[in-house]
Amino acid sequence: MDVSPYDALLFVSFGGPEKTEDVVPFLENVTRGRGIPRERLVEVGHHYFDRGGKSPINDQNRAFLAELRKDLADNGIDLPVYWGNRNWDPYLSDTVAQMRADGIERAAVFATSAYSSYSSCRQYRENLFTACDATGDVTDAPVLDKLRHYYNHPGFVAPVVDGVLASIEDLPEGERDQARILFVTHSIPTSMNDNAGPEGGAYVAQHLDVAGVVAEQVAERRGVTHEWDLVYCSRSGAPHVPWLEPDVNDHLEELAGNGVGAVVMCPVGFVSDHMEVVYDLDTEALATAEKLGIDARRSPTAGEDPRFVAAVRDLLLERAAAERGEAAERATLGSRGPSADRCPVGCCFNQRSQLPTLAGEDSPQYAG
Ligand SMILES: CC1=C(CCC(=O)O)c2cc3nc(cc4[nH]c(cc5[nH]c(cc1n2)c(C)c5CCC(=O)O)c(CCC(=O)O)c4C)C(CCC(=O)O)=C3C
Ligand SMILES: [Fe+2]
Repeated sequence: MDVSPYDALLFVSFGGPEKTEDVVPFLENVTRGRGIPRERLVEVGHHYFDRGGKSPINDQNRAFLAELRKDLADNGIDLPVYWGNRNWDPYLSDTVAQMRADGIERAAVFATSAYSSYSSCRQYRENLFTACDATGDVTDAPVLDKLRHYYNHPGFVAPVVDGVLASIEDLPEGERDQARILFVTHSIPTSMNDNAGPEGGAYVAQHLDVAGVVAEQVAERRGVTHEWDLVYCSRSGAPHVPWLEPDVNDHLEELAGNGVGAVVMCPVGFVSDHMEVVYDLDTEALATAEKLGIDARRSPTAGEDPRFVAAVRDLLLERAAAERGEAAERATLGSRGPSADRCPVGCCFNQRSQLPTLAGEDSPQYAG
């Protein structure tokens, strides 16, 4: 398998605390300069403290990495896989320092975030720049090519569909066919969605597109059409700043008022069952549903499903071929087609943070 021009794969994630003492410094890393109200931080701190200070995300990434290394080896790809986080150990800058020491020249970058927006894409690209800058000259750091968005890759969609089907089957028989599917993702400020992607609005548009695909496949497989909505969780920020709505809990109330008795919550905005999923959905939203008398299930994320792991290999091979100037097959579902390999200038722009980025058209690593 030809993976040239790459001599490494860099796996980038959010990071999370592993023990009680980590929680406050982790939250400081995440929220530095972002104007998050103190009450919100205390509240989110509790989600972690209540679970011994440990987020599930790092163990999920370790498990994914083990499967990914196995998948690559099984398919004859001999490529070192590095792991760096934006907000916790192993920190991205330490990982890039190691890559420099190992003589890595060019790496494909896979981020555990599938959609466009400042928080879910551009901020990752800022952090790539900072990590290269903090460890020497950006232009002699490994060239970092972020793999395209994969929310619409068949290997991401397939396990999500299976998960929704399994959750529907788990409902009492008399309720299954009426079950409403709530696709859930992280809320972001509406202004952040307005600037998401090259033309704006991409965060919501991508979610709506993939939700439609999942709903359609579920309907095909069951022979029953389920109504669905896109809803949001984990709202943060100051109360006067508008964020995407409806919140999943508010929406459950509205559905209960309309006589909806069964719901499947599909966390399509997330790639693993991390804290947003186990707290905001499994703890909070399921309790809301129970209080309202709605029978609810939360369907699994793609996690370490072998089809999702294989999607990373597919994206790597696709991009390697494209960078070699060969025709590359780009698997997608839905109506939006593949996102650009290199983010256009100004993609996911954020007024409040104008740090330099890598992996876009204007990356200093692509100059000349
Ligand atoms: C779009 C999006 C994703 C999905 C894409 C992706 O995965 O990247 C995501 C993922 C995650 N968010 C996470 C944790 C946190 N996010 C916060 C704050 C914020 N998230 C935002 C957006 C997103 N976040 C935004 C606009 C803020 C406001 C502050 C700011 O403008 O940056 C805060 C601070 C407290 C609070 O404000 O709630 C925490 C602790 C964890 C780790 C979970 C774990 O530990 O298992 C993960 C995977
Ligand atoms: Fe977040």
